[in-house]
Amino acid sequence: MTTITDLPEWHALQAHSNGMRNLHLRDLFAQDPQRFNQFSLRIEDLLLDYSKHRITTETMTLLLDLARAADVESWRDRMFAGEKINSTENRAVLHVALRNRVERSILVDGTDVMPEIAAVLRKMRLFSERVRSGAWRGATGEAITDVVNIGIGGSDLGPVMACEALKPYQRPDLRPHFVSNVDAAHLSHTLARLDPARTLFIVASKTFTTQETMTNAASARSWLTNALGEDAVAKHFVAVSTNATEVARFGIDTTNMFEFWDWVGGRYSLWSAVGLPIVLAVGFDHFIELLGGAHEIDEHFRGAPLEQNMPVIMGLLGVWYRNFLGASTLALLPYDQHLVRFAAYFQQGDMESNGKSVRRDGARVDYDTGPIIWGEPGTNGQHAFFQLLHQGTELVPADFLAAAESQTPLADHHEKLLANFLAQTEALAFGKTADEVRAELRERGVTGEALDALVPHRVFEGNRPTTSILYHKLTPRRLGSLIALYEHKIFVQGIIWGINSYDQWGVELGKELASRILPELQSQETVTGHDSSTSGLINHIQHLRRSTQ
Ligand SMILES: O=P(O)(O)OC[C@H]1O[C@](O)(CO)[C@@H](O)[C@@H]1O
Repeated sequence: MTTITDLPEWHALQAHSNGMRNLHLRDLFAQDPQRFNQFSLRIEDLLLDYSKHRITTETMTLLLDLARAADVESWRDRMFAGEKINSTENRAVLHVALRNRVERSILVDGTDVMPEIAAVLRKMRLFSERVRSGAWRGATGEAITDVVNIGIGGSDLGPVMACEALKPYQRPDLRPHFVSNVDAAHLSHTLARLDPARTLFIVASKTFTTQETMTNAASARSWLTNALGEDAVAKHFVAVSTNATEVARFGIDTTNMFEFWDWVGGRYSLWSAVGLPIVLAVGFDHFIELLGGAHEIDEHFRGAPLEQNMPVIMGLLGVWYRNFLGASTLALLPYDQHLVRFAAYFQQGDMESNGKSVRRDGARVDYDTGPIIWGEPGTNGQHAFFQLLHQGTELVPADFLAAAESQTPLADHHEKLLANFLAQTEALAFGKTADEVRAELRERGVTGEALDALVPHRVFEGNRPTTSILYHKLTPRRLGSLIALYEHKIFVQGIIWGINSYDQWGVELGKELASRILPELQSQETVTGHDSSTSGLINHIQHLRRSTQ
């Protein structure tokens, strides 16, 4: 079976990368005053500047050749057409259908999914209008002031991230909360501040079997019924799931269930009923704008030629660093406090999608796949880990995201934020040479041995690659576009690496072992059935618990 590394396009990139390793961004910019224009793309106010990357026109040509050789375009079309490209689960991959804002049918097994999507959206609208207007009353007749979403992974991170991002669109009298960790601290601290009579729970779980979510949901249910009685559940619990049977078994009336479908991957589900907390927090119209922004990128991804296709370019740059220049991580650095959970969201989005070492055909890959995704908002990161980005030994490509205008303007905060974003990308690219350091130190009166000793420590090699993603304001629409950009970037990379980006078997083993270990922790018996470390840890936990009784 041919693998991507057998292709002449791959070999051409390998040969090319040898010549590129020593080329410095300083030289690339000096040679070409048009570099910014050449290596940037725009969609309305959204700008992708990829000129500060270690690339030439030849690099991009070779990367685009690789994308063509990997059939990125035909795979993309297969995804949009509802083909079951998630082969190990025999499922279509249709988060794009959830935000399909034009009259276009999308078929799964010969049935158009658009009417079902419209029906659930209608249900979300009606429900959210009732809650937001105060027409929906709790068991004691009070209006809802607090919404607690109980979910984990894809049933948590998207709504968490989007609610943070869209805080300026929220009302102070209807507050979203999120409980995900099975650690009781998460639920207890959240509920401690809430009044059961004015609290609505959304239990969000695609499968409705996830241990953490079902445990938190059961404890939340007890908290509510202890205060208001069993009958209160109908007015205070709704579910978001694909599994009506389990929802009913839990005791939630399925008329209070918002459905989604197996062709929506958990980490791609914020566009579905999983987005209900977003709708409640910012209103249905803003949610529709979020979908609209994503749809705009979907249309761009489907239609733009590869060389002008933002997610394609982003995906290819990732492949360039991962497979040809040896980078193992990608930092997501929003200079936008509203995107405080953006990196966490795409840790799941990217790492659960492309953290695979087996190709679609079952063969092991002989090349690197998904990078480690991490990051924090600027400027906080500057005072924490940027030292390593500037002077460490690791090559860390980084994406900087920033809004030209703040949603929360205050004095000159935003100019300072932007000045830091621009300064960091400039410093990372161009650095500071030994000559420049010498001149600077001399000017400050440092000379002789003291100067020589300091110079190497104060040199910035530069040549550290960054992408800048700039937009006017972080509106619901722009947030939708940003998320969709990264989703399609992940798709492009998955296709090039020949892996299935839409399953997640790697999370199963831990779940299985946890269910075996749970009864062992609950019993008093000495445990011997594991390796000596795991058995030793279990027994030591038991010992510690006994000794503090
Ligand atoms: O929505 P569910 O079924 O509770 O699953 C939650 C999360 O768990 C995972 O299956 C991983 O364990 C994710 O893919 C998913 O987003």
